[in-house]
Formats: sequence, structure tokens, C-alpha cells
Amino acid sequence: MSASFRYPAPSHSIPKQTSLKRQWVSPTLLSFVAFNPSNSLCISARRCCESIVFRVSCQGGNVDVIQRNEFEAVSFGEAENQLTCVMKFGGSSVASAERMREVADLILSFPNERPVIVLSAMGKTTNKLLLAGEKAVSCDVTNVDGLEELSFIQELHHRSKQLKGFLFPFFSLFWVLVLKIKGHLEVLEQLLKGIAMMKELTLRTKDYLVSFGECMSTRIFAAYLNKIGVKARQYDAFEIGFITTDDFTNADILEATYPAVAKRLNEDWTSDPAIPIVTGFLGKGWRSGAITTLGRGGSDLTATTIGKALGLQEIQVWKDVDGVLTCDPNIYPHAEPVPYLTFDEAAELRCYNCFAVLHPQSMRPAREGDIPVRVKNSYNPNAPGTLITRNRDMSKAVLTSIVLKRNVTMLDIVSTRMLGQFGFLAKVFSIFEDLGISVDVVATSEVSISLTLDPSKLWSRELIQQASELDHVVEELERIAVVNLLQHRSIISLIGNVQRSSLILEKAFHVLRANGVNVQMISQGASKVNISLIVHDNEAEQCVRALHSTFFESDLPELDQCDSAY
Ligand SMILES: Nc1ncnc2c1ncn2[C@@H]1O[C@H](COP(=O)(O)OP(=O)(O)O)[C@@H](O)[C@H]1O
Ligand SMILES: N[C@@H](CC(=O)OP(=O)(O)O)C(=O)O
Repeated sequence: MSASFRYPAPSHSIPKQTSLKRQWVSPTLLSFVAFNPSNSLCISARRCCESIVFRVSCQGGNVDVIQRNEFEAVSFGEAENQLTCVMKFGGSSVASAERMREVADLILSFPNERPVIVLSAMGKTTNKLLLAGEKAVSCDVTNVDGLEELSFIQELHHRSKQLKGFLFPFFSLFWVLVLKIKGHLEVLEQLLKGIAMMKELTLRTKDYLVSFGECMSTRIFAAYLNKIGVKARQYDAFEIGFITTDDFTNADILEATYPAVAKRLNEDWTSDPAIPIVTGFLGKGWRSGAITTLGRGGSDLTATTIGKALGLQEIQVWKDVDGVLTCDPNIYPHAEPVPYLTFDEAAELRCYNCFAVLHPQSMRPAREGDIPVRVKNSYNPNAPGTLITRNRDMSKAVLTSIVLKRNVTMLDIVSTRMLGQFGFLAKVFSIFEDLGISVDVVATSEVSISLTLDPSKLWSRELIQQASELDHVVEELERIAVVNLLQHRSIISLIGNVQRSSLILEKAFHVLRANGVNVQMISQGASKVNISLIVHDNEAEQCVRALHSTFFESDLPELDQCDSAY
């Protein structure tokens, strides 16, 4: 088939009075997948349990089937037309075979896009893989095949590759897929046996272990698209130029990634157009050559990296919520979608030790490439979602969102005045640098510093479990200061309009006082988009709810009045 097909909008792709024979196309006519300018259409349809690709001509409004091709995929897009956008689907969007089918329909409902698809592992596969690895460490090799998590993963992926409702002929793509997925599941079982034998699970092994999730989901999805007649090509990110640091479980993407990824995807697209289906979350360590991961939720970063690398028009991040919400809906169910955000605001939504809506680093490539990011709900595609861009109209904006980070460690460090002010600050930060620990929120006076430790680095190094490492930090600091280590604290970040920070603070403190909460530290970052308040863990959720109802559920004073007042 020609490479000049393009899929049209289902609504206008085929005349209403279509005379496609009913025995061929049942009422379950699914999606129109390709179209060429000479008025011939390729249609993917489902009849009973069968997937069919039709090629029809629709000259003069009459539709005649000119070819019924059940097993050959049609080319997608025109070679001379470049890829247009990235669509990233998270685990919640592709939690089952049925969901994969819905996501495929969703992709096909954007007729003018030539997308790169980034997929996460199906559902909770990453969590299950990690749990299986941890259990394997303390289990006998002979018991590994009985691990509940392994059975769950095997069952989920076996079921998905069969994609109920689609009969595949012998020697078709389906059998290639069966063998590939079977191969992955076998290697996974061997890996878990290896962990059980060695009785250790290093960070490097952890990354290899979780990579099975994305490697399998993308293979299943690409095979499914091909089966319904949409030509797709699967890619493992670590094979196409995603070069990272060797910080296993929390690797950073290196600059070399951008040209390498662009070259590979563009060249393949130009020579043989097929929708790229790329594994999210994964990379290759530049020194070790081993598989790395970008930190939990890292597929968002994969998507924005591809967007920047290819200079695409838009990055779409499809989730299970109606966009970025005014706060975490698990904390407060009345959270509402935020229609517009700037990259700076979105970057401040990061949350290392809780499940944030966007990966903490994912805004960087989008901002650098100035590519709009749209956060959408794959369960509710009609919801407008959130559009994230460089600038937005801030004239009516006060508070945008509230982020809660729980279980944070805080240090109060008071100088013993052995060093001058500059010397003191420099020494404190050099201690953190030497120990490889990043700090998150900081507030200083001439002789004291209060700070919270950035849990992302602590977690990746598993320092949280190793209290001795924290003791070591304190020991080092005690050479120059009196140190108070405070645990079980929460950071409440108020992301809002810089121009209205006094209004935000006034309101926030009024609410906190009314709730009898004592703020232990306050900091406004250099970006000024974020005001952070540190409170005790056990007061935090109540604070978020109270702040939410004040800022988002009741009327704020007229902004003109605020402007003249501040
Ligand atoms: N401010 C927020 N806005 C939207 N979702 C949030 C927010 N804070 C936390 N979340 C949580 O983030 C989830 C979506 O992120 P994630 O699970 O990483 O999605 P996916 O796996 O689909 O990429 C939501 O289901 C919600 O529970
Ligand atoms: N599967 C990985 C990467 C990822 O981005 O997932 P999700 O898009 O489902 O948050 C994780 O669970 O962390």
C-alpha cells in the first residue's frame, strides 16, 4: 500500500448513507484509520471477534469495497509530513487490554496529528515488579514462580496480548507478539530467580527489573495498532539514544539524547512512516551502558524530551484526571482542574515523595523547546484539560494550586559563630555537597539556616532507611553549628501569582491561625511562584483542605482592590 495515507476525522470520513455491506461491517464499525487524496479510505473495523482492514473507494458519495485486507497494516502519514506531537499515556490509561483498545481509538480520533506515542507500564506493573524484586531477595529460588506479583504480571500481559475480540491467523503478527512477550516473561522470571539466589537487589538490578513493564506494554500496543491496520513501530528508549547519567532509579537525561533521538525517529519516519511507540521512563547509562530509569513517573520526562528533540508542535500527557488540579484529589476530592499554567508554575508542582501529577523534571525540556504541554484525561477526552505554556494571562490569577509533600526531614542549623556569615553559609552547603544530598526548601537569617532535605536524592540513595547517614550529616554540621533534626514535617507549597504574594500570605496565615496551626518555617523561592510553609505532618491535610476552601471555594476580594492595596 502507498505511504500517502492519512486518517480523516471519523465524522466526515465516510458518508452517512454508507452502503458498506452489513455482513462485512457490523454496527461495531470502529475507526477510520487511513485516507488518501484519491478518495480511497482504509477502515479498521470489528466484526464479531474479527479485526478487518478494508480499503474502499468513496467516489461520489458511494462507498465500494475495493480490497479487503485482513492482515496487512497500512502506512500512516505522509513521508514528507513530519511528526507533529507526542502523546504520552500513563499506566492508568493503559491499565488493561480494553483500555489499550480505547487509547488506540483515542489516538485515531486526532486525524490531523502524526503522533509519537510514549507509553508507561500497564496499570500498577512497576509497583508489582518492585515488590516482586523485594520479595525475591528473601525468598527461596524454588518459590519465585509462586510469587503473587509475578503471577499477576504474567496474567495481565498474557490477557492483553490476546486482546479479546481479535482473531489472528497463524503466522500473523500475533504469534510474533506471543513469542516476544513470552520471552520477556521468561527472562523476568529468571531475573527474579537470580535475585533470590544472590539475595540482593541493587539499584541497577531494580532498573532492569522495572524496565520489563514498559518493554512489554509498548510491544503489545504496537502489535495491536498494526493489527487494526495502523502501521506502528515499537522502540526501546535505551536503544534509540536516551543517554542518561548512571544514577540508577533516578537518572538525568544528558544533552546527547536530543540529537540522537531526533535522528533515529526522523530517519525511520522519513524512510518508512509508522507511528513510533516508545517506552517511557527508560534510558541507558552513559558509562555503564545499563538500563536506567528516570525516577517514578519518568514517562512524562520521556515525552517532553522527545517533544524538544523533534521540535514538535505539542506534547500531550494523558492521565486519569481532568488535567492539573487545584490540589491532589486524594487529599481533597473537591479539587478542580486548572485550565492554564506556565512552565514555571507547573515545575513547582513537583513532589518527590508523593505521587505528583507531573514528573519533577518534565517541564525542563518543554520550557527549553518552548513547546506547549497539554494535560488531558484519557477517561474523559472531552474535558479541556490543562494547557501549560511559557506565559499566560495572570490578571485574574491568585492561587493556582496547593501541593503537599509529607514526611519531610527538616534541619534547624544555628551558627556557633566560629565562622563569619558568608563562611557559615558556604560551609553548610559544602557539607551537603560532599555528602551528595540536595536541599529542597531553605530559609536563612544571618546566623541560622532552616532547610528541608530533598527526598528524591535521599530516596534514590536509600538514605531514608539508613538513619546513620542522617546522623552523619548532623555530625558534620555540629562542627560549626547547633543542629536540631526535625522529622515528620510536611511542606505545603502554595503555587500562585507573584504579584499577589501579600494577598496569598495574608489569607493563608488567617486560615492557619483559625485552625490553630503554627507554621515552623516559611520560604519564598527565587521564582516567587512558590511559597512554602512547613507544618507538622499530622496537621498538614487539614491545612490543605482549609486553604483550598478559602482560595478556591469562596470569593476573594476584587483583584483591582488588591492591586491598589499591595
Ligand atoms: N495537583 C494534582 N492534579 C492532578 N492530579 C494529581 C495532583 N496531585 C496528585 N495527583 C495524582 O496524580 C495522578 C496522575 O498522575 P500519574 O498517576 O503519574 O498518572 P499517569 O500514571 O497516568 O501518568 C492522579 O490520578 C492524582 O491522583
Ligand atoms: N511506570 C513508571 C513510569 C511512569 O511514568 O509511570 P506513570 O506514567 O504511570 O506515572 C512508574 O510507574 O513510575
